[in-house]
Amino acid sequence: MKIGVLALQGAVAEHIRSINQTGAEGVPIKKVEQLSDIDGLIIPGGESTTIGKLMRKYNFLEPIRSFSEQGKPVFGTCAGLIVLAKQIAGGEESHLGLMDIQVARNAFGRQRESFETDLPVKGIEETVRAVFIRAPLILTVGEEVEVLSTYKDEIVTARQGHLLAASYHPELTDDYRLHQYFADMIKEAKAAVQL
Ligand SMILES: NC(=O)CC[C@H](N)C(=O)O
Repeated sequence: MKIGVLALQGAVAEHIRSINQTGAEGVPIKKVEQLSDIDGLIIPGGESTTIGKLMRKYNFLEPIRSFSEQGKPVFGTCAGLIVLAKQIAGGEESHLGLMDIQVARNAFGRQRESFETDLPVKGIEETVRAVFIRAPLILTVGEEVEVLSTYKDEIVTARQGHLLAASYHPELTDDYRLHQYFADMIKEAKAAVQL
């Protein structure tokens, strides 16, 4: 199984390392053509405006939308979650607009710009080590979205079918169980296509 990491800007190498821990192969995605070689895609953390600009410049928006339309899983972490969202609070233009969530950027305030915590995530045994860096929050979710975890009553992990989003950086720790969860989503998606 090959899992791509969109390699325009942000924490790419760390995601590749975590993917490789699951037994899948992590592939940095720099060109649109590479999308046809992978089974799932991670959009990493970084700066969502920069990632969005580069996605437009290199014409990634439509190809990733059609990748997702084929039922192939997409996972956005931190800035990647913002890139996936249908709505960004404050009226900023959305990017991929795939996932039915409304997000707020840099939502944890100055004093809490970055912090780590042990987070319970539905579907994963024991807590997941989560690193938050100028993290976004999910303000509202659509009917088809399942909330997988909250931190202080705010939504920080969510899933909509084959789409997964996390406010934090799961790739900056040795804990690769969220990557394993995503790899399992890909296995399910592949099995469904073969039926
Ligand atoms: N660590 C991150 O990915 C930060 C996200 C960034 N603050 C943004 O709004 O895009």
